[in-house]
Amino acid sequence: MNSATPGSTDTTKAATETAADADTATPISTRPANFLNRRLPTNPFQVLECTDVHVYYGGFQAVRGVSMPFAHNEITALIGPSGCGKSTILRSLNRMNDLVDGARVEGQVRYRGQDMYGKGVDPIEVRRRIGMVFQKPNPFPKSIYDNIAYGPRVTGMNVDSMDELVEQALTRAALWDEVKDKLKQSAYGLSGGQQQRLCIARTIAVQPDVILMDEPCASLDPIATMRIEGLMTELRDQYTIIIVTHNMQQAARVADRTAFFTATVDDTTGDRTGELVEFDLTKKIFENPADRRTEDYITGRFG
Ligand SMILES: Nc1ncnc2c1ncn2[C@@H]1O[C@H](COP(=O)(O)OP(=O)(O)OP(=O)(O)O)[C@@H](O)[C@H]1O
Repeated sequence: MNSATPGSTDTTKAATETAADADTATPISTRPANFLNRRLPTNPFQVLECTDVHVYYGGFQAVRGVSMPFAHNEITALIGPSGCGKSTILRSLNRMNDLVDGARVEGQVRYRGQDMYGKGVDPIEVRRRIGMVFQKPNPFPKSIYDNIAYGPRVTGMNVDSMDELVEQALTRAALWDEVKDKLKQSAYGLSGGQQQRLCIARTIAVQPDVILMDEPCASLDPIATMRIEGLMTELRDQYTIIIVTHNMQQAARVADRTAFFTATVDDTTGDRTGELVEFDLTKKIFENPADRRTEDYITGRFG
């Protein structure tokens, strides 16, 4: 693999060049449009790619043999029944599993062509480039302003005007108008939906490339959920978004492509191990899935 860490000048240059070559990259699948008739490039650039990824927690195999790409400027949804390894795979996409005791990832995860788990790769830089928004909004016990400014400060980002950066991040997360007059107040004073948009703004503030979202609307009411979904579709133009959701309607509403996972019992170990059943355009997954298990899940016959 390239010896440069993500974030080094070489890698950034390579990334830019690779992105410019997006139209010549390997196609994920041929498709003229998505479920919502959004026009998409025929040959999307694959920002991330899993190849035969297996994840273990100690001796327990949580996920087996996942291979799939994640396209640039698209939303990819990971769906499937509880315990099939959606969050585990999501966390392997920015080395968040490194923080879990006993967790081990085998196989390859490539980010812009580079082995993310390769020697010399800095996991902190990986997580800056590939940010994560969690199920429960988790603002820091700080002011709204400091929640946004924290990441750029600790990562030593070269910032001309922190005030401008804070405003931009909050604007992109569709929160600025609601908080601009109370930036110095505690983030805990915001509603759950506002807190989640603050967490998205906080993620954006360190200028990521990819945003991972682990059931970001699970603790929100329907109105806050609609705002976050609207926000996702706006952010897609600038970022690559990967979302884990239990809500199939949500996947159908926002995702360009969808991956369906399930868990099967290993006859030898007795473990319930997650695996990827099918990955395709969201429209295809919902209207004409190739695998019976996908169809059963989509139609509510199982899971
Ligand atoms: N930190 C951990 N330590 C040990 N086992 C874990 C850990 N996290 C997840 N697991 C196990 O790995 C398997 C996959 O869990 P994971 O949370 O990835 O599934 P999921 O599909 O996201 O589930 P859900 O939809 O319920 O959130 C489960 O059997 C779970 O118990």
